[in-house]
Amino acid sequence: MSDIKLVDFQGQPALRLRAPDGSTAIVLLHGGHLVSWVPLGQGEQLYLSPTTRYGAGSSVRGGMPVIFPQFNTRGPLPRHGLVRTRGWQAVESVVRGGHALGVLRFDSNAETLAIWPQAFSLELTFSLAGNTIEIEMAVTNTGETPLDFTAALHTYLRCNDVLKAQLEGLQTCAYEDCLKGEFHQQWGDVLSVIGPIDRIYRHSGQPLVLRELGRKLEIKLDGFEDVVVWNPGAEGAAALPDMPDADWTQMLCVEAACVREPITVMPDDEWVGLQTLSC
Ligand SMILES: O=P(O)(O)OC[C@H]1O[C@H](O)[C@H](O)[C@@H](O)[C@@H]1O
Repeated sequence: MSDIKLVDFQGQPALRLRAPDGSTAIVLLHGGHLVSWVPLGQGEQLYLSPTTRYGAGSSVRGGMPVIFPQFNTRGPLPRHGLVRTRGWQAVESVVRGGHALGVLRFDSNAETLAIWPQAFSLELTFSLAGNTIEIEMAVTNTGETPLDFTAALHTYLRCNDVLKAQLEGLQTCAYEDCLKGEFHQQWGDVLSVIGPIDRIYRHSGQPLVLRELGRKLEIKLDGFEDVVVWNPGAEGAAALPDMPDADWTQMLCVEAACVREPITVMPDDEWVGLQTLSC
């Protein structure tokens, strides 16, 4: 049975999903933005800035911003595209087969068409149970010309201390170092963060693991060809107005992305990407 229950989160309407086993997630209608995921018997897995702004026109710092149809400033559109700063619609919320499921949709409208003349429909499906959350992003071309886009699920993973964390699974992957404007290949299996990092990796297909003392979080991607790894470091965080200066040690963005080669979807066709987090 579909039964959409909206809650208030920081003054914003949000969909709260609760699986029968007690694991929960909260998704803001603003931006279709996942702001919390608490798996069964564990603590919060996402970083959310305590000083972030909420509401019309702003983008929430933390959680999982949805980036579409342009990654960062790689094109003429506003940074990170059109949908993280706009209202979405909750279209389904249901408990089925032990899972809590929530679906949010964003359709192109007069406002987006005025900036980007391409009709589209985006659907995000969140599926939650036990120690796992699956997030599916579906892009449908509802226009009459081919739709080219870049996109990301810009996931801010919570860290106890990023300086003591490591990310595994990127061994041999080619990457673009966006801070240096250089291209390299990752040799070791383990990536440690010691300061600012902004890299776009070509994903090898193998799962990634964020490991900290007493904690292991696995990230699986399907359909997303790239992985962006971002942390602003101390100076970068100090320059962000919506994040406490010291909080860069509390997060690491590991983003399911399609950046290096845009995706093309033909009219009436659909592209689907999936990100699965388990711990
Ligand atoms: O500050 P934002 O617009 O949310 O962007 C935050 C970050 O997003 C991505 O990770 C990019 O690779 C970074 O270059 C950017 O700084």
